[in-house]
Amino acid sequence: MQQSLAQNLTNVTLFERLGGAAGIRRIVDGAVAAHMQNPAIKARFLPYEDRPERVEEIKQHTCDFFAAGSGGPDRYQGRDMAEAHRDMDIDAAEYDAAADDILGTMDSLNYDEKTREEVHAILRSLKPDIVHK
Ligand code: HEM
Repeated sequence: MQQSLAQNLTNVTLFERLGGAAGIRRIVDGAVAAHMQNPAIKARFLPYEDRPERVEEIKQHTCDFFAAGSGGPDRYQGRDMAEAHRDMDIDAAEYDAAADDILGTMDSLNYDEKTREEVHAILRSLKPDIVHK
């Protein structure tokens, strides 16, 4: 049975609306570049500047994480978010700065409001695992 256009649009996964693996990669590249410039968190990321192979691995894990969490085919093989961030003592202001970088990157790449809000909701759901209590 043929679906209406409205039904088709509702059925499009977040992964597809992010532009698939290539779209997610653009967001991750833009967000990491923004983190490197963001006074609130750049000290966390600058030590990785001389470790391009580790940066690539973290970016790949982050791409897979978002793909797996948005309906894409990829499997995430990095550590879970609590384990990856546990020893960093990240506070709420740093978390907000990182989330702003991701959403700001999506804004500059012209993602629509609904897609950005869905990513924001996913980020909010991860906050308790990332912020040190
Ligand atoms: C906003 C939500 C966040 C998400 C979705 C996220 C996601 C990730 C992922 C998927 C990894 C890779 C883990 C692995 O390779 O095993 C990672 C690593 C990392 N994250 Fe986050 N992160 C977030 C927030 C933050 C914040 C707020 C900071 C610091 C201000 C931060 C700093 C780091 C650092 C430094 C690493 C590398 C750790 C290492 O080398 O072992 N992250 N993050």
